Amino acid sequence: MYGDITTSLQITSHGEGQTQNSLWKNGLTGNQATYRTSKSTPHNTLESEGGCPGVGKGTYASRLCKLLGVPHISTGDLVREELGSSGPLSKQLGEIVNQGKLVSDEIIISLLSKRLESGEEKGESGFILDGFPRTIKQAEILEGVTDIDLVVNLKLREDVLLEKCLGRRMCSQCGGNFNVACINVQGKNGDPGMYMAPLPPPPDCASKLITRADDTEEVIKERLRIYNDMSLPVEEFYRSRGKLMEFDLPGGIPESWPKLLQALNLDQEDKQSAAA
Ligand SMILES: Nc1ncnc2c1ncn2[C@@H]1O[C@H](COP(=O)(O)OP(=O)(O)O)[C@@H](O)[C@H]1O
Repeated sequence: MYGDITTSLQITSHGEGQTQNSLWKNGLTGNQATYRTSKSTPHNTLESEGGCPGVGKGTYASRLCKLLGVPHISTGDLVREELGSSGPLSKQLGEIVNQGKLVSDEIIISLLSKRLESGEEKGESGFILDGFPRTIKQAEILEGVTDIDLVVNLKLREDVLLEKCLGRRMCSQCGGNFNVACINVQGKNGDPGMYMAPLPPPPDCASKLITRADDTEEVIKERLRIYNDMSLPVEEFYRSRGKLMEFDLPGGIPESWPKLLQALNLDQEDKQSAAA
């Protein structure tokens, strides 16, 4: 999704325990067409990276943010930050996340609102959302506050997703993300094979690696089940609006990144500055 936006969004409860969307716009500035034509690439402000757990949306979102000069806002990171704090939501969130369930729309919107507001105060004028929206309700709320230009749906086969999630590691000190899995799937029944090299940590991080508590086989399978249940309809939501870009990852970062840039119509000059 792109656009020149400074927006807040919120869900509040109204009457008889009914939850309704209550949105407020806070200084929506400019418009995306103006902003887009003022830059050389068509995709430079707002975009959403979606896809199953473990697909690599965080990795690609982070690279695209660097390339486009916009902040990377991952709702999974916002949830983990809240979990690591001693805030009132921390215990409740821990139970939900560790069972592979989705956090409620109310909580996730509230965390995202806070992040967007602080970005707005700092003068941010765009972002890439990673892992949001994940339910139709979230998509509707977002649609109420901004025009979505593009949703990128990254896709990988399910057996590879599971292996990748099981191989994920994070540095407990710097927060860097790595992967110890070496994916080497043989092609069969007309499906191509796939090789994805591990993403090893630098020596400084190697002894500080931790595994996310929700990256166990049982919880990953539950997250994939919930994705199919709750998040697949979001694909259709954007497909029907002509805003969904499907992208089948052909392999690891070396094969996938240039093809993703090509699909997004980002030019060579951009690619070189991202690689620098
Ligand atoms: N948009 C969202 N709606 C509801 N829950 C979310 C959302 N984004 C993140 N979460 C919660 O945070 C967890 C971790 O998210 P994320 O890091 O994006 O994981 P994954 O690797 O499974 O895609 C999710 O399993 C879910 O519990």
